[in-house]
Amino acid sequence: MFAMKFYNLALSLKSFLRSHRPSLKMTYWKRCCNKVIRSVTGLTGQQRNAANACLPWLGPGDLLNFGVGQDSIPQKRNHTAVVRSNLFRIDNDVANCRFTSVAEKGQLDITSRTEKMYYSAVFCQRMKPYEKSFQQRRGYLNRRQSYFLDSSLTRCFHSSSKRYRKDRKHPKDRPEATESTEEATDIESDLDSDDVHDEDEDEEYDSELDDENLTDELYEEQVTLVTPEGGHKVIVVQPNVKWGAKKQHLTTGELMLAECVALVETLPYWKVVDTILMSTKTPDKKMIFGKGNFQTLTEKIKATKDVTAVFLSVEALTGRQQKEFEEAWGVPVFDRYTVVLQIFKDHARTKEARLQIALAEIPYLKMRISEEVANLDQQRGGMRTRGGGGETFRELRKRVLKQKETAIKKALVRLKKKRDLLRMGRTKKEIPVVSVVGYTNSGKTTLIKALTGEERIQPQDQLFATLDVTAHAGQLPSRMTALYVDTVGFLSQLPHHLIASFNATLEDVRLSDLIVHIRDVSHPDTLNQKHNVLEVLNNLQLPQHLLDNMIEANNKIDLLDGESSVPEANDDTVINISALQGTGLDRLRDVVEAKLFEATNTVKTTLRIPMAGQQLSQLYKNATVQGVQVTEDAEHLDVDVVMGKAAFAKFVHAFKGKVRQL
Ligand SMILES: Nc1nc2c(ncn2[C@@H]2O[C@H](COP(=O)(O)OP(=O)(O)OP(=O)(O)O)[C@@H](O)[C@H]2O)c(=O)[nH]1
Ligand SMILES: [Mg+2]
Repeated sequence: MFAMKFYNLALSLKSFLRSHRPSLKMTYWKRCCNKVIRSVTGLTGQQRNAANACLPWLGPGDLLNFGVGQDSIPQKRNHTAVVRSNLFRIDNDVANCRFTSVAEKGQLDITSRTEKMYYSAVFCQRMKPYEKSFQQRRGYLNRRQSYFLDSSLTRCFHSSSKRYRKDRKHPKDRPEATESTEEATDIESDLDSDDVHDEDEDEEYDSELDDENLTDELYEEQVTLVTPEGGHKVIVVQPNVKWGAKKQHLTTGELMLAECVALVETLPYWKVVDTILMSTKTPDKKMIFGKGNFQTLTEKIKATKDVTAVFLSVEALTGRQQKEFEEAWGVPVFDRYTVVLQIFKDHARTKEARLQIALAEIPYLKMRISEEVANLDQQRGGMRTRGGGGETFRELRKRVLKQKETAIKKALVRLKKKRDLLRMGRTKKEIPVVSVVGYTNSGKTTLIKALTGEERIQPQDQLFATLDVTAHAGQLPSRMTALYVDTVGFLSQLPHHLIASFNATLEDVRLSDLIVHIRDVSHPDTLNQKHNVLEVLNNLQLPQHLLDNMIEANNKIDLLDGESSVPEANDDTVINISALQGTGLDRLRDVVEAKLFEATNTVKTTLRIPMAGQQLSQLYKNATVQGVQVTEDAEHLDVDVVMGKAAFAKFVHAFKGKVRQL
């Protein structure tokens, strides 16, 4: 009787807590859970990682199951009888976050004697611990483990947050009395309906994409570089290929090293304590350097005081490579991909940029997954070994990543639709679009600020200051308006998919009428930078006419000493400018306008029309009228106009004999 009362009380409490789930931002929620996981003593590193990996799917009231692999448990006397499942419930009381063990009598206490055990997997479930007997639960999990995991992890993007939100939205529609039955059928309906109602879910899910929380969930940080208190003190290692096919001809090891230093220093609280340029003939081999050089490198790193990390300047390390380097050097090792991704994360402001970054992480995570969880798979879950079957943890994580990828892409498509609408609006109004592209820190934002006079734009002496593609209106010499699009800068030696994930925003470049490639000609590595930008632009599959018409703006000429170092310019495609000081901008505007006219089939001309008649009103309707003068005979008007070629031809045809082009 007492137990029954207690049980009902617990249920109402639970339902109350659920319906009042704090509207936490995911990051805060994760931080709290992280705290909890750290506070559970006796967890192995692997187990902690696995628990962390599951955080996005956990909510108050959920159970965390540390499945124990029986076959991997050391066969010690008191370990053999271990019950294979340890359930932990996450408390709703986030402020005093802790996991409450709901382990039943006879189960091993996870906090005390589990150090030697290996945990194969962690997953959350929505199962009431006291509703069914332990045996039943276990049987249930065995039978449908894979499906169960499937449905519970699918919620990561579909129902987890949605369900909670639903609960919050309609607390009254869900009488507490029915909570228990509803809960009991919850899993069943999850299992049975997830597939059937996929489309419904998608629709519902779609409608939620604007939700800030969901963006947070999709953006949840996965490749995070934890900065220790007081910041990272980094040694930068640049492999230097001096001979062979891999040698970079347009740059030098020293210049590449300097760029790495700039990258590291872009991150707040990161400092470079030493730089090492190390020769290698085999940059593609597993250990990147030859044995002797590797040994020297290791000695140097170990001899440097207070080092907390090494930045090894290669595109991307495999998990195994990273592990081996870390073991040899005793500190975390980062590659270009991770460092740039971290900079992106620090600088991204808009939802779209954040989603794109989350998308950029996925291939990297996929690459790492096999190695990371191979061990967990080997140890296998206890339930699995007792006939549960189903997928391995690796497969599971892969699938979850795939689902996440799809969800992000969907979210991006929705954002792209909005972008398309804006673009259509611009096209309707016939506003020409000029994309400003270039290597990072070359002065794109400064140029746009100078051309548009927009005060809000803030250029910064920083790599990847701009991550959100924005458009700004500026006037051309003919007083026509053009939109200048500020874009994400390029960088050499970045994995393709990192740039590709910005494809949605680079779409604006693809669909623009003209590209201005801005170069920092004061930079010692300017040639290599140009080469890189052109290579990426070529890979973006831009229409040929855009590439042919591209204007090259040699920026920062004010920093060059002496006339002789100023690069050669021509009137048509290469223009020397200083965006900061305004030098050469009038010329640039003229060329931009001429090219835009060409690209958009526009004519700029003067027409003589009769003073009396509808011609002037027609011109105001169909063209940009720039000036009107009365002729000497006081019977005609000379009108300066800018208009589309088609509209021009139509106008001339309609008023044949009455208008004359001067
Ligand atoms: N001396 C000089 N400095 C310039 C010129 N143009 C830009 N800069 C400086 O270069 C730095 C980078 O300028 P940004 O306009 O932010 O460069 P960006 O290409 O937009 O850089 P990201 O957005 O980070 O890729 C800033 O400190 C600018 O003040 C120039 O013509 N002369
Ligand atoms: Mg910028």
